[in-house]
Amino acid sequence: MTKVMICGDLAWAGVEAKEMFAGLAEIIPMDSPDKADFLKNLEPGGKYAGIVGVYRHNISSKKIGVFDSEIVSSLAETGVKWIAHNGAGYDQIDISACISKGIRVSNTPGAVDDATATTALYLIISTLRQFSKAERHLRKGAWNSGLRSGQAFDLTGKTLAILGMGGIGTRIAELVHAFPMRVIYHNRRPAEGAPAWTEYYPKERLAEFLREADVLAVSVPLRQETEGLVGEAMIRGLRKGAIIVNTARGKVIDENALIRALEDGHLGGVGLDVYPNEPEVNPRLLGFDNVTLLPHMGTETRDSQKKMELRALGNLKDFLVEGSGKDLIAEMRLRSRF
Ligand SMILES: O=C(O)C(=O)CO
Repeated sequence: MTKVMICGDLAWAGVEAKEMFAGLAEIIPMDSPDKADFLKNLEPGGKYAGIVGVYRHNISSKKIGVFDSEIVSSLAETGVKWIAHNGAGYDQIDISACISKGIRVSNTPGAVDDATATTALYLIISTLRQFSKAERHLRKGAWNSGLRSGQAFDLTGKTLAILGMGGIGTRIAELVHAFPMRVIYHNRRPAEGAPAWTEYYPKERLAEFLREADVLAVSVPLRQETEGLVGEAMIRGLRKGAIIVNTARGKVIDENALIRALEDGHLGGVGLDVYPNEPEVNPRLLGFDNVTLLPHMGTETRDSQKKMELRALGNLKDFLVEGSGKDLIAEMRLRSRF
């Protein structure tokens, strides 16, 4: 029988997974304690030999590491043709290696939008209103001493600049419309799904886009060309006192430039859910009062995790039944050989 692997958590859709693949494929759980054991078991005679598809969750990297070129080569060797990644961001998979080995990759767009956008909204509210700082005061018994209303701001009427208007950016725009905030966005191209009340700023108007922002929400995927995209120039292009929130990936921001701008007061605050070397958090960030920090909670809700699991499993099943999952990643949609 055809074999597929569950590599990482399947916390909420285990029952559905059994039903979805009943009579279609045998599900092999990845239970290797480390990368060496994983690679060994992909070899002929090993317990993973002959799998054709993989459901992957980032949590598997704690045991076997990211899907680097070595792992991708071994997967290809045993016959894997599809990796159904659970998550919007697939920076833990070597996509060039997958392309050269003929393995297609899908992600879970849409399923992550609401929870991640809600996280961005929380970071915007907490940072503008100083709620995280206020809670830290209360917890140390200082009530509201040292908290001055002159350092807190309403969202209503402020300009939110969204860098990257994909599904998550669009959902952020919808959520902040309730206040309402003015929403502007920058993408390579105007986004098809952008709400009517948002304004598109092309590359030629990037300086204006930054200057007008009270809040910059970072929502671009991590790729070679977006690593360090929010660097010194972009940060200094924001007006003094602006805030940045990031729910995308830590490496999209130049962390040293960000910290310098907090130190010299150019930035009024920062809200972060993601960091360059998770789970490490730069200790210098912990020293700022005007910074709200979360430990990558973007999609950590039962509802969204289940949606994501089902979406990833759906891609794997569609690959088996129809030859292709629906959420093939952008890099592969554009390539004719896929
Ligand atoms: O979907 C993703 O890429 C995530 O980071 C999940 O939190």
